[in-house]
Amino acid sequence: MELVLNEISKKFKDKLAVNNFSMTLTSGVYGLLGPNGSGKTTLMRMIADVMPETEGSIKVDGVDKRTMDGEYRALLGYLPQDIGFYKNWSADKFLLYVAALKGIDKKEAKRKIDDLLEFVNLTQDRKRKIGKYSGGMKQRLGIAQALLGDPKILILDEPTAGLDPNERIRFKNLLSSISKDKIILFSTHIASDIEFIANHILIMKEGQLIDHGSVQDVLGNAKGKVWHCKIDESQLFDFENKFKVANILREEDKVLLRIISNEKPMEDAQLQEPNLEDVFLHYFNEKSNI
Ligand SMILES: Nc1ncnc2c1ncn2[C@@H]1O[C@H](COP(=O)(O)OP(=O)(O)OP(=O)(O)O)[C@@H](O)[C@H]1O
Repeated sequence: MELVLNEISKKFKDKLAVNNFSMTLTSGVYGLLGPNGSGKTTLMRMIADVMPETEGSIKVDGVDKRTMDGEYRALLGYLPQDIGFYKNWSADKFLLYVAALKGIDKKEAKRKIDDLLEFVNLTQDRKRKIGKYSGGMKQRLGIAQALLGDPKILILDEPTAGLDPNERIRFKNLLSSISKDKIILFSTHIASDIEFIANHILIMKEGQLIDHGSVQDVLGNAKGKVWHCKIDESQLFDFENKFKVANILREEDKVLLRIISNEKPMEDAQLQEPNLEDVFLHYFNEKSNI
């Protein structure tokens, strides 16, 4: 399947939240990386068909979603950033409700819900009130509801928010195991999540797609720009003012800086292999929120 985003834009009064975004997605896990306010949620809401685009088109295998009606929705699973749960409902009741909204037959839904709860590791807690769930459990329930109906396009807005390291690993494995014949697009402002989970990276800044490719491709763009510099403590202030400093490590009487710079910052600076944190800093002049 091919999902084509063709020059899509979204304007809120005079704010251009998404600006002429084009991309072709085929099966795999796509990580959408950008700082707060870069337009990730707006883009995902248009793909999830909960918000119309101001300009451009979204096509599945050449067919415009506007002409597909319910057929497009049937292809979709969507986890919004601020999914609302009824606190007094159990996971079971919630998933049955979502299944009914998606028009899934009740018997089929029950079978599917059993599988999904097992898949997201919530079988033991299926009868508990959602209000008593941890953040990670709610997130996994959110993913389960998005997967109901076996969608071919899965849109997950900040699915790793509030997950602890173990839950992150489980989430990564979960996505890898279902990504074979699906297009999965998830957003985050945490660079390490992307490096860990996605096979394709889309970098968004001020509504625009500014870079995309495999992790290696994107890392390649910061190659030759990441340096280690050993300086005296007294030079730290100057260096912090002059350069983008990704990391500061104090070593006995010296300070080791990781610097992102097109030019060699000092005579004996050592070139380093870039990581995605460096790329984030290179593009956004700020660190990603780990
Ligand atoms: N309904 C709206 N009305 C007006 N402006 C909006 C609306 N929704 C989003 N915006 C603006 O559009 C820009 C992009 O917002 P968006 O929520 O898409 O970014 P984001 O990258 O998802 O950020 P975050 O990570 O904080 O969710 C922001 O400047 C935001 O204030």
